[in-house]
Order: sequence, then C-alpha cells, then structure tokens
Amino acid sequence: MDQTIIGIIGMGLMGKMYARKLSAAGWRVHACDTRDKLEVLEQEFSGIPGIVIYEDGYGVSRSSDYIIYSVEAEAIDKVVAQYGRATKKHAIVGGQTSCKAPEVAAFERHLPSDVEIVSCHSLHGPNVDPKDQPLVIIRHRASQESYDLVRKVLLCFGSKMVVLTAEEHDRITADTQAVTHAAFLSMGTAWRANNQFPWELTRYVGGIENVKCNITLRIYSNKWHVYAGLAILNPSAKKQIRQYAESVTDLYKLMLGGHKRELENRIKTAGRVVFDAAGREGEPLMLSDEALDQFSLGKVPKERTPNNHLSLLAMVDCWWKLRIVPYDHMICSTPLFRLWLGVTEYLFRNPALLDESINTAIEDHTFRSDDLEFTFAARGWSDCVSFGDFSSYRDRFEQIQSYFAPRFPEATRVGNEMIRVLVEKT
Ligand SMILES: NC(=O)C1=CN([C@@H]2O[C@H](COP(=O)(O)OP(=O)(O)OC[C@H]3O[C@@H](n4cnc5c(N)ncnc54)[C@H](OP(=O)(O)O)[C@@H]3O)[C@@H](O)[C@H]2O)C=CC1
Ligand SMILES: O=C(O)C(=O)Cc1ccc(O)cc1
Repeated sequence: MDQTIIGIIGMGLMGKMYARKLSAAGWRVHACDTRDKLEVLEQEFSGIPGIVIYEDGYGVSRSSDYIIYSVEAEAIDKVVAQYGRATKKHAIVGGQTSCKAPEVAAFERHLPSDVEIVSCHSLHGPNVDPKDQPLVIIRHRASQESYDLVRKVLLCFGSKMVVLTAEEHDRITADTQAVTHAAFLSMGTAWRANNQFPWELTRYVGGIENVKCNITLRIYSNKWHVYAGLAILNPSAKKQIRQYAESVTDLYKLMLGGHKRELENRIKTAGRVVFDAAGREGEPLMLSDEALDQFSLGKVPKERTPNNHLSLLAMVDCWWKLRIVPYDHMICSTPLFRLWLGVTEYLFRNPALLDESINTAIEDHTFRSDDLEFTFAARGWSDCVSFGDFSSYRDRFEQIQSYFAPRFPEATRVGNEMIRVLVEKT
C-alpha cells in the first residue's frame, strides 16, 4: 500500500471535495483549515477513513509528502509565508487556487529550495462531478518522479489532465473564467438596478434566456472571493474584461444612434472571424431551443420575445477584437464557459436569429433601459477589477447576492440539472 500522505491546507468547499475524493481512492489525507474550524471539521470527517484533521498548516506541512494549498487566492502569499518553511524535506507543494501567477510567486518566495512545486486547478465548482472535466497540471519545479506522483494521486478524479505553464493557464482562464463571469455579473447588476427578477418577466424566460438567468444566479450564490481573486489577480484578465466593457459600450452606442449598417457590419464581421474561421461551419450546434427551454425558473411564454442579446453580441465582438478563438480555449473550459460559448454560437450560427437580434437592437426599445444598466454594470465591474479593489468588489457582489438570495435554492437545483444535461452536449 502506498504510504504517501496528501496534505490539504484550506478545507473550504474545494478542499473538502479533494479530501473526500482522495480518501475514497485510498490515499491518506492530512488536512486543516483555520483554528476556529478545528472541532467542526473533526466532527465532519470523524467517520471517514484516512483523513486526519490537524490544528493548523504546520502539522500538515511537517507530515505530508504532497501538500495542496486550497485557500482564497488573495490569501495565498500570507498562508504560504506562514507554513511554507515547515514543509517536509523534499516534499511536493502545489495550489488549487484559480490564478497561478500569485500562487507560483508565493511558492518561489517562501518554500525551501529542496521542495518541489507541481500545481493544479480543477476547472469546475465543488458540486460538479470532476469526471471528464479539465484539470490543469503545472509542473513548475519538479523531478519526473515527483511529477508522476502528483499525476498518480490526481488520477482518481477521473478528470482530463491538461499540462500548461502558469502563464498559459492564466492567459486562457482570463477568457474562460474572468470575462465569462464579468458578463454574468453585469447581467445580475443590471437586473438588480432595474429592480427586476428576470424569471418574472416573460422576456427573460425560455431558450437562451434560461442560461443567462440560471448562470447569473449560480455565480451570485457562490463566494465573492472566488470571482474577485481570479479576476483581480490574473495579469491577463484586466485587459480582457476592459475589452468586454468597451465592446458592450460601443455596440450600445450604435444601437442608440440607430446605426444599423455599422452595427450589422461589425457584428457579422466579428461572427465570421470567431465562428467561421474556427471551422465551425457544418458542425452541429452545441445547444438547441428544446434543450434549453426545460430549465426555466419562470413559466415559458407561448411566444418568445425577441431580444437584441447585447451581452452575447459584445462577447463575440470582444473575442474578435482580442483575436481570441474561444474553441482553442476548450482545454481550459469550465462548464459555465462551455454553456456561454454554446449560447453565443446558437445566436451567431443562426442567421435568422442574428438578424432578428440586430433588428431588435435598432427598432425595439423594450430593452433600452436594461441595456443601459448592463452597459454601466460592465464598465463598473471592469473598473473594479482594474483598480484591484477587493473590498468594493465584495460590496458590489454581496449587495446583489442578497437581492437574489431567496431564489438560490431553486436556481441551484435547476442550474445543476442544466449543467448536468447541457454540458454533455457541449
Ligand atoms: N469554488 C469554486 O468553484 C472553485 C474554487 N477554486 C479555488 O480554490 C480555492 C478555494 O476555494 P473554495 O474552497 O471555494 O473557497 P472556501 O472559502 O470555501 O475555502 C477556502 C478555505 O481556506 C481557509 N483558509 C484561509 N486561510 C487559511 C489558513 N491560514 N490556514 C488554513 N486554512 C485557511 C478559509 O478559511 P476562512 O474562510 O476562515 O478564511 C476557507 O475555509 C480558491 O483559491 C478558489 O479560487 C478552484 C476551483 C473551483
Ligand atoms: O465554472 C465556473 O466558472 C465557476 O464559476 C466555478 C469555478 C470557479 C472557480 C474556478 O477556479 C473554477 C470553477
């Protein structure tokens, strides 16, 4: 029997998921969280074989062969500074934070030179089955033997391992995660600003509107620090989120000014570059109306209200401006990103629907005030990320979170089911 001990520092949602999966696969796990959670964790894991809860990260670091830091991205430097020096000689250390630049910098700064570094990142939330989801592995400073050991340990997740450098990881996840979240965060902000619960308005129920609504609620039901950390600390994210906000603003101005030809040219050029150039012509669409309709939080109306889909038009415009081919980023895709790409594709590869959205943008003013708030919101989130301001990010996030909170249980249930069914299709 392998005597390797896996250490986990940070037993939040992801740390617990890792601990459970690893122990179920027969690995011995030494874990801790902050001191105040010791008794609760001891109780929670008392019946689970192979998991020992420690008082702090010193005990975990001294006794484990491969230690995974699973703490808030913002806290990584402080926590590694605290426990790093206690790492067992020749052990392997990695992190599971969503942004690798600060994590790797913290390891280089604080770990003894005999310690090896292999990081990872599960590209899904704690309630998604890791099987077949991407799991990034970063071999930063490690012998073949240590690298092989990490791969062997993580094999039990059944995830698709993707080997990247820290820099590649951050560049790709700025798109697959940070910009995707910026779009949904902005939708929630706009609905809140207009005092709307979207599932109560027929124009936001059914088809791709369900994805907008369910994913927005899913994001706001999570912890703010996950989204703040991966956006604010990722060196590539600011530029990408800023471009998204600029695309939203530019397109909104074209709508307001009634500049149909210019709007149409811009959108169709962007669509051609992003979708045709990616060789998607002839490929089946990832999502369909029938597949999407079943995941409504409200009653699906008989007739669909045409929407200009500013959030989706701007996403494709943003990819075009940044020369991003989103399909190339599938290797680092989260379920949310795949759904987001699925709905943009659904709009852009359906010429009648795209024309309808352009006509609606120019002629129908039903969405004007929603789009105004959406534009403000996209710029507000972009500023917040650019200024690197964790505390105003938290305030913004939590205000909107409390507005939508009553619907989280149902949205989580419907959202989980939607992800389970649709992610297979994407
Ligand atoms: N949630 C998700 O969907 C995903 C998250 N991630 C990443 O994984 C990491 C963890 O996320 P998640 O589990 O969701 O967040 P949680 O907030 O649930 O867990 C983080 C835990 O680390 C604890 N912690 C902080 N400082 C220390 C310390 N000095 N010693 C021991 N424990 C400490 C926190 O305690 P306290 O709360 O008291 O600060 C908290 O319990 C983050 O970096 C996140 O970006 C990656 C993939 C998916
Ligand atoms: O799928 C998403 O984008 C999520 O919101 C869940 C998530 C959050 C943080 C990660 O580092 C990975 C996945």
